[in-house]
Amino acid sequence: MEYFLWRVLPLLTILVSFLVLFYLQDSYRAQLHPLSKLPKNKCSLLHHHHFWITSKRIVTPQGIISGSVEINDGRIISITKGYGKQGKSKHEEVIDYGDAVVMPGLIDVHVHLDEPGRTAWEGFHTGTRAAAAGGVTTVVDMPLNNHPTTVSKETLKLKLEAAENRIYVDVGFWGGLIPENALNTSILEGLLSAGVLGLKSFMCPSGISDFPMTTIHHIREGLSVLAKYRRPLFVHAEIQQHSEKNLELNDKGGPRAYLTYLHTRPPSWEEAAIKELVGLTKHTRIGGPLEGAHVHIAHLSDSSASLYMIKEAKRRGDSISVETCPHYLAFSSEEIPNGDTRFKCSPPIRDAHNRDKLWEAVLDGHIDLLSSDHSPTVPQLKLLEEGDFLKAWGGVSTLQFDLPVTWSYGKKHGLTLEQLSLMWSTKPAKFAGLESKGAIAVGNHADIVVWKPEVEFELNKDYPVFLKHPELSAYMGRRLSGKVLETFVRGNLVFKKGKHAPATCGVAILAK
Ligand SMILES: NC(=O)NC(NC(N)=O)C(=O)[O-]
Ligand SMILES: [Zn+2]
Ligand SMILES: [Zn+2]
Repeated sequence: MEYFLWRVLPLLTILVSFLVLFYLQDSYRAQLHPLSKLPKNKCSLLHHHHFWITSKRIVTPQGIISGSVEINDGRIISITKGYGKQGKSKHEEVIDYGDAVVMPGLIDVHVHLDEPGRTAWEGFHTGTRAAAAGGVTTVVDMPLNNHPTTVSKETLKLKLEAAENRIYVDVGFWGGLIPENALNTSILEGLLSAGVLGLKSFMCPSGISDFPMTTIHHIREGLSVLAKYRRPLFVHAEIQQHSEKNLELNDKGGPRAYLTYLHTRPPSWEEAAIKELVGLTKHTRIGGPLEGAHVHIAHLSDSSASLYMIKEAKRRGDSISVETCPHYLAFSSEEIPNGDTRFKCSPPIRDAHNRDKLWEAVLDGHIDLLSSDHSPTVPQLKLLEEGDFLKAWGGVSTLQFDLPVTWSYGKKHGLTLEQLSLMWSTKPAKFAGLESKGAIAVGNHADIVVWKPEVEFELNKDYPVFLKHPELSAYMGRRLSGKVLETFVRGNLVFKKGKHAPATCGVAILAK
């Protein structure tokens, strides 16, 4: 008995306290990341929590350096200059990437994952698998094309349930601003309090019946609520214009001619919307009635009058930003084949002159950021066989190719790696309010893409595409440069050499 009291009991007590501590620590973690209830380590192809990455080309906010990045428990804890010169103890791993580029993972703030309700179109699983394979470490999901649309805290809950344990990268959510909730601010406040990063609205029909368009009056109501939360409004800025000229042109080449479609959505649609929006954003200036609100123009296609109005508004101090998408930078209307509806989107892809002016605006910083507007559907609705541009679903499928497409077309225009990472990571993180993301910097999440800009490949049917409908992507058949080797999400190696980790460890990002 004495032996038990003095020898065994103390040991037992120590053992039990260890077990209790271990359990507590685990449940604390589970609270932090509600979507990460998963078998430990399986979401990373690497067994280390503490490791170094070394490379001759690391893109940091201070420029491209040759050096090492130290990662511990998902965060970047140090950055040292000098390739291969990290302070490592013998139990820790150093991954040597040589001259491959180490860059912050891409943040794609405009993605339609279409779940719940339209998983035949895409879904969280395939969409985020494709993102991981493309070096995209965070996506922000749109509130429409999923069913029901994300326009209340209850419908946001459905999104979160659908995403649980099924996302390979981190996912944030936009809420929808529609007439119904714009006129009932308690619904909007509920949605914002539940954690959407901001709101999205359409100034023309969205093509989805439970996502009706908003007028400038609804938008003003929305902005006054958003101002309190200091979160942005994302706007599909086109207002339908009726003109005789457009109707006439429609008939010329028939519905299989791309120009027929192009003429139905002239730049005047974008101009009209942006004109109304800048009439409101003047109130977002310091001291104005909408101070704290911010307007972000989705997928700008028109590089003339629309862009000019945005530049002027910024110059005057309005809180406004603008994005464009890879398809407006890669393609031009002249080259779109008859009947090839993979290129149909709204606003439409315009001529080569317009595209070159968009590139200028990207390079001189007048366009703030890039996003894919990945908006897939099912082949039946894309009408590839009929090739009817007027009836086909509008939307280009891009997500997995954000990086190689921007790089392949951008390098011809003089795009640098620093600009690429500014437009695809740093600026999107700031816009969406993702504080620990968007740059390789001490304290940030270790969200990293490792890639080789010089490696070329052909996007043919042998290429591993993880999107649900690879054949719908307008990039299939193209030769691209920029091969993604590996992708880290918060220090987890989620993709390597064409393979994904066996489990998912993406988390839902909710605004507080
Ligand atoms: N309902 C949609 O997804 N529409 C999208 N369609 C495009 N861009 O053609 C969009 O973002 O406007
Ligand atoms: Zn849109
Ligand atoms: Zn969209």
